[in-house]
Amino acid sequence: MSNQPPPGSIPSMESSHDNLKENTVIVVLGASGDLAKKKTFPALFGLFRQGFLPRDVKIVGYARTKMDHAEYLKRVVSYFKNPNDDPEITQAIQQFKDVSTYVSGSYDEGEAFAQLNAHLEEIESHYNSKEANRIFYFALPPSVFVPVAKNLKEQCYVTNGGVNRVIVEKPFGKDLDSARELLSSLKQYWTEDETFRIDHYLGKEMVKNLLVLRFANVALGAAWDKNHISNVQITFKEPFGTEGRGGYFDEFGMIRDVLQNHLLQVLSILTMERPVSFSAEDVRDEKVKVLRAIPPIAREDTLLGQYVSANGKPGYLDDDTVPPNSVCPTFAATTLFIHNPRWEGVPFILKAGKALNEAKVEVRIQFKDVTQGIFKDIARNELVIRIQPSEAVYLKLNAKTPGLYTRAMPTEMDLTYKRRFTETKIPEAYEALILDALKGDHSNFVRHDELDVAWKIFTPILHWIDGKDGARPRPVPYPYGSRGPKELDAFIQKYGFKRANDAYVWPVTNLASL
Ligand SMILES: NC(=O)C1=CN([C@@H]2O[C@H](COP(=O)(O)OP(=O)(O)OC[C@H]3O[C@@H](n4cnc5c(N)ncnc54)[C@H](OP(=O)(O)O)[C@@H]3O)[C@@H](O)[C@H]2O)C=CC1
Ligand SMILES: O=C1O[C@H](COP(=O)(O)O)[C@@H](O)[C@H](O)[C@H]1O
Repeated sequence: MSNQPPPGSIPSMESSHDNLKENTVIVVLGASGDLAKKKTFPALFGLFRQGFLPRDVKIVGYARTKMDHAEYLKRVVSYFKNPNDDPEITQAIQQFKDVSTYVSGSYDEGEAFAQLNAHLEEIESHYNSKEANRIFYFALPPSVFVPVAKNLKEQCYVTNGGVNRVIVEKPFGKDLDSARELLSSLKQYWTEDETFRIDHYLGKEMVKNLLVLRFANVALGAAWDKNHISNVQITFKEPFGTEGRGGYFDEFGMIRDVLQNHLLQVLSILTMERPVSFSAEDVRDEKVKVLRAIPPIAREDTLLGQYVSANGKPGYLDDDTVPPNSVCPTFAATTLFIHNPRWEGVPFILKAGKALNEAKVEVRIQFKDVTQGIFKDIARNELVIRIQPSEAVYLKLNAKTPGLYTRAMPTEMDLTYKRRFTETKIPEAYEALILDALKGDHSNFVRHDELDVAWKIFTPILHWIDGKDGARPRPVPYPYGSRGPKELDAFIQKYGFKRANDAYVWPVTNLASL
């Protein structure tokens, strides 16, 4: 068998730094919470079942709630999927339970963390080697990030040649100043190299695909600039409202929840220059560089909305956990511009909303019109990268209508993942990211300076929305289950988006009916 890497492999992305293969404990802090139950444990189980976790891994939960072992295990497995009672999955669940333990303790007392450390040392006393590696996953509210980071460093940090890493989840602050403060507090205890800041969109298959689509295809690369592209939309749509989570959401709003992090990350990968290599620092250097070329968003480039009751569904203000008369936006569209030679003048519209008509996250790159003269009213090319659901990349292009006509009609070249890659399971974002953290690969984690520039872009409009500069802007109402505020289409058209006429039919065109 050849030792050569397979064709198409991306060397620096696949190389391992401190790839943890054994003697590793994963500690989930906040193990009684929602994130742990819904995302962290299922992702750990997915990796465990597929053999991607280190040999003899142990998984330790830590939280304030007092629970006995059976209660804890019930909670851990509550979101594992085994709809057909597959015996192989049932066995794997049992094995996962066998490597799981729980320690209860507070987040602010050193003594509680000393007990956690004693538990970890007991586990590690069974290792053959002295080396012990510890991964600490923060499935925690930001209010306890700093005390937990401090206590872990002081009580649970291994100094025996093993590796210590912390995986931290957003929110990383609420604006530039608070983010800087949080980051510098955490930095007192954990170095940048030890810190893995999750933006789970970076673990999504189609977001990871952007680098390959852009830099492994000369044809796409050649059209990737202001000379060919008219406008870009990055869209996040959820078909449900806050539904009881409004208390948390109201503090943040749609921009902090999705635009400032997930959609901006997608934008930075979509627009950065080609990195020197795919190493984490080369990629992140380019992301930061392009973000630095984006000025703060202007108020007039912003459209804010809030959903109201419709079709029997409650409005945002009907959620009991939301303060009455809240003006928190549940929909936001903002247009950004990049001042560099590649992108000058191209509008990038980031839009996201809750309680909309569908579930969809996509990038829609709309190309410029064909030079006038030979076609009348012809549709623009669009490259659509659908991140979820049903991952797909399709290029909408004009083709000659088959038959004895000389007429162009809109059609598409379609790469739908379900059809093209039939036996492949697309990994969950959290699986991909936890695996990267075990490998020590920072490429898909957010570096401190990325956060800083991201907050610089959004902080002025966030302060305006928060009422720091005077009266708070009122979001326009939109009905639950609609496409968003009625003002949206005019907003997008203002930046050059042209919706194709109704001639586009998908998935099959019956010419006889045209
Ligand atoms: N591989 C696949 O699965 C493929 C699927 N298709 C399907 O074909 C259909 C058409 O595709 P496509 O043209 O890309 O997507 P759509 O027609 O759904 O959307 C195109 C754009 O028009 C906007 N839009 C949608 N409805 C309206 C409206 N009533 N008035 C004004 N603007 C509107 C959308 O905005 P917004 O999103 O904000 O509503 C979006 O920016 C879709 O259902 C798509 O899923 C096509 C090709 C391949
Ligand atoms: O970070 C968040 O993301 C989710 C959407 O994640 P997805 O993987 O389901 O697309 C969103 O619902 C939540 O409000 C936000 O905080």
